[in-house]
Amino acid sequence: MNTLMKIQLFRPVFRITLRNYGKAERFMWCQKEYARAPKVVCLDGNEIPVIGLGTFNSPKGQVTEAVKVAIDAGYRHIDCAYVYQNEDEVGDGVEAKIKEGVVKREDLFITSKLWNTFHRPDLVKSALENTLSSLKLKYLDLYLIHWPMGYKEGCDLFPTDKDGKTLYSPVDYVDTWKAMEKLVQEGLVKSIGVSNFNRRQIERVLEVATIPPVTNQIECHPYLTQKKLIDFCKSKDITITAYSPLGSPNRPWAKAGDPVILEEAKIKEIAAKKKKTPGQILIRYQVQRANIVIPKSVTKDRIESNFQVFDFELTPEEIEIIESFECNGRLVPLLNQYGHPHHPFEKDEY
Ligand SMILES: NC(=O)C1=CN([C@@H]2O[C@H](COP(=O)(O)OP(=O)(O)OC[C@H]3O[C@@H](n4cnc5c(N)ncnc54)[C@H](OP(=O)(O)O)[C@@H]3O)[C@@H](O)[C@H]2O)C=CC1
Ligand SMILES: O=C1CO[C@H](CO)[C@@H](O)[C@@H]1O
Repeated sequence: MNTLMKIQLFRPVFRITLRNYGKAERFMWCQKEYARAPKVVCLDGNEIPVIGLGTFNSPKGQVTEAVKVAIDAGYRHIDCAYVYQNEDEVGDGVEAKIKEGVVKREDLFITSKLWNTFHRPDLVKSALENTLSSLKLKYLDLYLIHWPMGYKEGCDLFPTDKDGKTLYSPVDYVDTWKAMEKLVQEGLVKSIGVSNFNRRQIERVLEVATIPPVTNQIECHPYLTQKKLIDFCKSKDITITAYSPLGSPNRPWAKAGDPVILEEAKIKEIAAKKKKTPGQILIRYQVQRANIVIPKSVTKDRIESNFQVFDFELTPEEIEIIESFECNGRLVPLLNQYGHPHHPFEKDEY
């Protein structure tokens, strides 16, 4: 029997069961009057709000306020990771809004990610417990394996040898996956998923999984539209969470002269025609593909405007222009980890 993908909207409470994303897209386009903050309902029944706030590179001194602004603006989904080293401060923002009575814990969808140095099955639970303690939460809504590649266990987040080469762990991510499943069984996380996994790696996880991943969080923007991987994930009822949807313009490893999707003239033209910002165009593009999308900002007006993408739609012609930027342009390639047996991008096409 085909499993079904469902979309639910915040208000009015309204549920629809859909057989495919194509219908989901059409549904989301036409429900203008209350298309404010849709949620994707996953295979395991949990609902993921379509837009989440990214927190990578969000400075400790700014991210608490960013989280508070986001919750006030209507965000109910925050994307975190141990490796971002700011989960304490993200947790402060969440805690403040719960204390103020603006939201209840159960209204929020909080994701975090298991870092590569904790892949060994006996380390998975304590890694999660550290994250929970920083975020000041009793459970996560979603916990992801951040990368399929394990790094040498220890205190260093990026362990290297004397020549600067990353030190690997021999752990196989399918064994990590079995440890992730236990976290669901223990009630510490509601859903589990993967990030940066390629098709073959997902197939291997599905072979052993009692609980299949609900999402694959992957880099996705017009330079890297990820059509093949997305089609594959959809065929397995795995949702897509699009990271770096704005092209991560301030990523620490960006080089002078790298193309900037937010600055592309054709994107700016579409934005001007729609009376929207280029950021809103890029976020709406993901929403119309029925992808979950997690733009990062610590700037109040951007946090707010990035969420205002449910009152317009992109035409098929505009989508075609946006997709004409496809150039397999990966911005988070982890080139210095080539040679790792589980590197997702080195050998496999997708
Ligand atoms: N699973 C994984 O391996 C990865 C996951 N992620 C997740 O995805 C999130 C988003 O990706 P990220 O790489 O941060 O990049 P994004 O594509 O979200 O871009 C964020 C950057 O764009 C700026 N910005 C935000 N909104 C606008 C706007 N409307 N107009 C112009 N500039 C804007 C931000 O600046 P400012 O903050 O100053 O406003 C920031 O510098 C991450 O924060 C993280 O949570 C990201 C990378 C890898
Ligand atoms: O989420 C991410 C952001 O940056 C990290 C590096 O510091 C990446 O490894 C990771 O994918």
